Amino acid sequence: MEALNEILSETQLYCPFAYIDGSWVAADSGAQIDVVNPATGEKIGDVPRLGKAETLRAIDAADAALPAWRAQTAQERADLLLKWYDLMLEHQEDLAQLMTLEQGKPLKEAQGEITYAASFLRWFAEEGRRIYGETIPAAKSNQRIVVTKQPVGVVGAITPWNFPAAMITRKVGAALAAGCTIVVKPASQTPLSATALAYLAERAGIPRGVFNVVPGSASEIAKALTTSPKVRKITFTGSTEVGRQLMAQAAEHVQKISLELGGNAPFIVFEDADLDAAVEGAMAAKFRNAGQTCICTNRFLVQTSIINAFCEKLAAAMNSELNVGNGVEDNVNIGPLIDEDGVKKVSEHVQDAVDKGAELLLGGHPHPLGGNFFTPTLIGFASAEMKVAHEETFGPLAAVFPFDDEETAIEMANDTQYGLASYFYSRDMARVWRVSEALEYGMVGINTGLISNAAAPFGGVKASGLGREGGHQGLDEFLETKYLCIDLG
Ligand SMILES: NC(=O)C1=CN([C@@H]2O[C@H](COP(=O)(O)OP(=O)(O)OC[C@H]3O[C@@H](n4cnc5c(N)ncnc54)[C@H](OP(=O)(O)O)[C@@H]3O)[C@@H](O)[C@H]2O)C=CC1
Ligand SMILES: O=C(O)[C@H](O)CS(=O)(=O)O
Repeated sequence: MEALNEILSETQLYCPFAYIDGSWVAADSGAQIDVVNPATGEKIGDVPRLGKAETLRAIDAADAALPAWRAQTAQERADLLLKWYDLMLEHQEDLAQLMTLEQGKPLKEAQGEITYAASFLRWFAEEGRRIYGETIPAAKSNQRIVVTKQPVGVVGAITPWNFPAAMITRKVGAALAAGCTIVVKPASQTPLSATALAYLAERAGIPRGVFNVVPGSASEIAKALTTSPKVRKITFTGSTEVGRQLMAQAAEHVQKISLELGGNAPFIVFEDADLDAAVEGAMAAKFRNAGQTCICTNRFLVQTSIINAFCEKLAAAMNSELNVGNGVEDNVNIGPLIDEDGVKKVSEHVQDAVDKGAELLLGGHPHPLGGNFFTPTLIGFASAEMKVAHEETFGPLAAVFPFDDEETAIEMANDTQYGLASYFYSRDMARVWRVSEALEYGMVGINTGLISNAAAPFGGVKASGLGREGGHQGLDEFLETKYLCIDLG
């Protein structure tokens, strides 16, 4: 295995440290977290394992940096975010290599994520210059009512491994544009993308203390963030289970909270759909990041009159288009799952479905490459009592559920605790409006399987979370509304 300094053209992008108050630091205890390549099991690097004491220092640094940062003009903050954006794109190849090595996604997807991640910095640089207030006609002639927006303050962020750069910039870009400062705890499996982002933020001139990265003990760091009165906002992306815990912890100091949690996306194909377009969308919505995104399709709901044709076309596309392997290899588009637990979960969902009557149409087992690789799998005649119907698979398993009519399809689609992303294909415009309005989800892809975009409000309802990221709504999560009542005497 080549060392990172032989792979990276900018070797300083490998930052095996935490970043607090503009300094690169080790853990007080000297403890470290090994970073392992999920494709090979080899160690590629390490970061310090920080705990409560270091996190409190990071919070203090963010608190100390807040007055000067919020006092900067929106334009000054935007200029720094745009410099950071430029540096991300300038170093896109290195950042993608780092991401593929620590997360496993194919290099082309990693390059795409860097573009996607950088787009949040540009989007919020521009949005930050349009934080408008308002005046309201007062009830008394000698009074004036003004509404202003101000930054929430110090933010605590915890991010997942599946989008190691985009889930950070989607939060940090908005927070900094709003005038907030932030402490980020990245996922322990993918910390190097986070520290590389901090290195580029420092190069861009983001002042010390504004953006801090604390890899380490999730529970200790989260407890420090949620029990500090200096932290006014918690933003989290990850599992619903952890999101519920953080929501409870944030209650002590009534911290604002945004939660981007799990999903169980339905992908409905009506008989009036363009079937070839639906299969193309299905491939995108299911197999992005080897199925490891919370907006990946978990259930294909297909009208019985076209289900055989859909399954045949989807199986053919899976066979001809999907190539499993190490993400650094050119022709690979399905990398490894993040770890053995990921493989176990997919295997469990497949076996459970087959035991309960599903038909195995393709794959159904770990890949011959072994390790964390899993064969893209298609099962037919899935039904509601199966685990895949109610749990998030987070892997390359396509489960097809039959339905007869629109009303049944909507009932099936909404029969989950989740409500993040949903998709459907139809060419009937009246049906498009009926189904869009009936689906209990934060996001609906209509005749498309790809919905991620910095300009759109990303987020869910029910157990998929609270709040939105991206769009102008994403900025509101880091702003407080202040009402001024002015008596002119
Ligand atoms: N809605 C969305 O936008 C997204 C949702 N997800 C969901 O997240 C799950 C997969 O991601 P995964 O990273 O495994 O999710 P986890 O919730 O396990 O981890 C997410 C982050 O939370 C941290 N964490 C773990 N336990 C705790 C705790 N007790 N207190 C505070 N923080 C904790 C992790 O740290 P550490 O790594 O150190 O354990 C990591 O940084 C799936 O359910 C997926 O759907 C994922 C991405 C986006
Ligand atoms: O932006 C996206 O596509 C999603 O955030 C992917 S995930 O990280 O939420 O799963």
